[in-house]
Amino acid sequence: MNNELKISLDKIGRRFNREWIFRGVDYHFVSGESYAVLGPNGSGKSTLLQVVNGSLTPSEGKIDFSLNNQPLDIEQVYGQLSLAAPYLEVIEEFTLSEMIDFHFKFKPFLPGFDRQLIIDLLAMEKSRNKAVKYFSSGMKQRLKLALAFCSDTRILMLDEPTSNLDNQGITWYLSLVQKFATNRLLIICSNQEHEYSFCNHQLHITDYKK
Ligand SMILES: Nc1ncnc2c1ncn2[C@@H]1O[C@H](COP(=O)(O)OP(=O)(O)OP(=O)(O)O)[C@@H](O)[C@H]1O
Repeated sequence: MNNELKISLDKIGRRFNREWIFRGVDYHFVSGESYAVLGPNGSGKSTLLQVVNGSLTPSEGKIDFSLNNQPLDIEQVYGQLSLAAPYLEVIEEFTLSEMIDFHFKFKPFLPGFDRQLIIDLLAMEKSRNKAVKYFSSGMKQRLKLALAFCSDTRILMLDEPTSNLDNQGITWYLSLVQKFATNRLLIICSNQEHEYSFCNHQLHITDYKK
């Protein structure tokens, strides 16, 4: 397959102080596939995601990234990665327009997209000049999702993607998945089935507790 991006975990483990959160994770994530990382609250889903996206180092084991079987280094991976997560902050002082412009200084837009199309996708025309600090929690979540989905990256990582979203927001999230997640490598940390039921692989953190 052309442009196959692969993330290979080789006996990955992570601990905080003396507590192992998970150990012995041997797994491959491949572009074009969608993965649900599952487990109860506090089981280590976010920790695994942060290890996979390079924001935490593994305490043991090795993680490799490759494109068409050629190794990629972590700087190249960052340019290919979008993340929406509860612990990812938006810049509260910025207006919506400024936040979009700031984000897309670092990541390219999906082909055909621009600031206005993202505002339209969010249905937030009236809030374009409103500071993000005045957004509701659901509006902030929608913004994080739109920024991640509409960046032209091969890897899309979502942690609890529908937190703070109402039913309409959940439907909107599912439409983003349909429109913008195909052919990418999608990893979703969740314990709510509606967020991940379409994923074709499941990784259960509880399988890696030792
Ligand atoms: N920086 C840290 N220092 C110490 N312990 C931590 C740290 N980050 C996470 N932990 C612990 O690691 C465990 C796993 O946490 P994590 O947030 O990965 O779980 P989770 O499955 O994503 O949970 P949730 O479903 O509630 O979001 C928890 O026991 C947590 O307290």
